Amino acid sequence: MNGDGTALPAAAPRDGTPAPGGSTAGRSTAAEPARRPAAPPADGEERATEAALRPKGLDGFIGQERVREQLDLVLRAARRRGATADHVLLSGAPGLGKTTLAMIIAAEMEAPLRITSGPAIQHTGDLAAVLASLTGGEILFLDEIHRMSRPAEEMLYLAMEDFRVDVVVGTGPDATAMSLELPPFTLVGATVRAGLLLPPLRDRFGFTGHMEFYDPAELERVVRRSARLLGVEIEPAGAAEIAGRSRGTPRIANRLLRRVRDYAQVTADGVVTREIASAALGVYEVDGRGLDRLDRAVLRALLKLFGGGPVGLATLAVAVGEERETVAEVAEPFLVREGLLARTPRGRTATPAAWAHFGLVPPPGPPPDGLPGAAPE
Ligand SMILES: Nc1ncnc2c1ncn2[C@@H]1O[C@H](COP(=O)(O)OP(=O)(O)OP(=O)(O)O)[C@@H](O)[C@H]1O
Repeated sequence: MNGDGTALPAAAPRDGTPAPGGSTAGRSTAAEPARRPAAPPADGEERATEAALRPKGLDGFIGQERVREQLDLVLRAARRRGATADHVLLSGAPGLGKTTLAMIIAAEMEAPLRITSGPAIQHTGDLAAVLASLTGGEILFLDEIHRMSRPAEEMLYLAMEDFRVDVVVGTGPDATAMSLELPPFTLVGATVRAGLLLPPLRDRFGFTGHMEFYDPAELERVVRRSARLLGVEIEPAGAAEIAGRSRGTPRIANRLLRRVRDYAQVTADGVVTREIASAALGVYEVDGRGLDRLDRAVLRALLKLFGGGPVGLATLAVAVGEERETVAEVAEPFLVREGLLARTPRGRTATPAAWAHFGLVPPPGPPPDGLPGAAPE
């Protein structure tokens, strides 16, 4: 029972991955919380391969030098003191390795790992159930922590700081407030941007690691490592070709590698050369810069239908037949990062690089508002 009278569901490890440390026996096969939709088959394959490809220790974790070095110090110091590590906040775009790092933290601390996510914690009871069942030293990974409900977030403050939760048992006149002592634990929170967290929560993390996009050389190492683990023969130029189209993201690099492997096995002798990688990614509509079909549709509409903009998000989304959120959250972040699209006060605008990417010439006249060289508003 809990403060808001809801049932107390248990946290479940994600994707059925056995928790490192080996001491979560009995938990690691529990089902995902019911609120999450079932993963489609392609996702299932991706999840299974992801689990197999995750580096198991900090040594095997490629790139993110600064976060790795700082985290290494935090963990080694905690181990030396024989204490649990400080709470850790990891921020960065999807697929950069936050879950992997949480698993590594558990492995390095030889502690069990519990995985849950903000969207699964909508009632204080959801969180109380998770916290009350933690064992001493356990690592609690809370993915998408910014999506927890506000009351749950407030409950978390107390748990992080004083290792205590206040719960209400019963309802109506029989309700009794109880304070539950918690064993010391380490919270590892993950979010796309630390700025999405309110300061009281952000300040309770002893260490914040910001994950950057990977450079092509690091992604090439990721691809070569994954190819080795998957038993795929790959030439260095083939790995470089995949890395260059992976949008700075290991998850995408691994996904493209699997598609290129399929192509190499079906159309050739299975060896991934530069030519095979390039031809395969052409089939899957991933261009030399990593733009996919949606990215290109957005840019093409912007250039060809709206003369490069500015145009509002809603109009642009209708033009490509997608939801506004899909355009804004899936396509635009990469296009902005690549310097192909600008979000200006008057709407979305194509940059000169976008015109050049399609071999088109921008219309004469000054650049639109918001781009370098534009007249001040
Ligand atoms: N530094 C790395 N070295 C090697 N592989 C990596 C690295 N970072 C991530 N990966 C691989 O990329 C995939 C995605 O990583 P992970 O699930 O940890 O990302 P994430 O940041 O938690 O994403 P999300 O926020 O979407 O859950 C995994 O298969 C993992 O093995």
